[in-house]
Amino acid sequence: MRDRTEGPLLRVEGLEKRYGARLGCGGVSFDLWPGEVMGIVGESGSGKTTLLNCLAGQLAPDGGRVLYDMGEGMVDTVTLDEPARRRLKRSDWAFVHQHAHEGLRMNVSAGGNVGERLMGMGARRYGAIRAQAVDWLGRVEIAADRVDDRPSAFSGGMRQRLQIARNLVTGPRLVFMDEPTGGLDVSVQARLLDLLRGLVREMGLSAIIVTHDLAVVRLLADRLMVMQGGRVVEAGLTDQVLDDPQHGYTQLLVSSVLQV
Ligand SMILES: Nc1ncnc2c1ncn2[C@@H]1O[C@H](COP(=O)(O)OP(=O)(O)OP(=O)(O)O)[C@@H](O)[C@H]1O
Repeated sequence: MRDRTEGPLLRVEGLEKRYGARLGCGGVSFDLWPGEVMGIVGESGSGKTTLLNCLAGQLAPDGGRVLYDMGEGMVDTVTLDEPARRRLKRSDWAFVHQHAHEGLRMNVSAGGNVGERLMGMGARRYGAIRAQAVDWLGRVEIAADRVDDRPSAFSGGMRQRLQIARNLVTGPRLVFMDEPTGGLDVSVQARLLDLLRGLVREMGLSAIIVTHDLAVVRLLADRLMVMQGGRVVEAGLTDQVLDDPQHGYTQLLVSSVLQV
């Protein structure tokens, strides 16, 4: 859980992204504390993905700052030079895509997919890399005898678990997730959520999770931001926001789920 004796891991100030005249996201400010999971919810087009991509350094914002604690104070990742940002993405940060194929190399074996992240961090000993890859496959419930199979031979749920292993093997501190359970069968989703929850807790990960599924945030997120039209309309502790929504839009979001 969060440790209030340290400072925030991430501090976002007045983040804004426009697509021409259209607002992608705007006026977004929040702190993320070590070990904390933040959920971002909202309907399609509300700006969740835009915000996540700006936070994760995938998209250049038009305004605002994304300060990250690199260990020696906060650094603005928006103005960070490209090599330093690349190092950050390879080591401290991870990004889990909704579509596993965007986060995996489909023509490389499962073991290779996991090992590649380790090699990116400087690991060179083949035996140790393979052993760690097999260990991580086990942690995401993929049998060791699948280590040489390519992800194209995996089911959707397995691919997503492999993507998670590839991302977490290097022990990142902050994980960005874009609809991590989107497009999977309900039973597969439940298992994946369970696994994610276990890993997040065990590793003390900080995470920012974008989803339109309130069940996902209910299970994973300590705190929640609700977006509408590119702006955060409500934010707070997950249970508080979902059990007692204050903003009309959040009330609608919560009640529309209850009707299903
Ligand atoms: N590349 C782009 N060019 C122009 N407008 C864009 C682009 N990407 C997003 N937008 C617009 O920015 C707004 C926010 O979109 P965004 O994709 O961030 O929302 P979202 O909440 O992630 O939606 P979804 O859940 O469907 O992915 C929308 O009005 C969208 O049309």
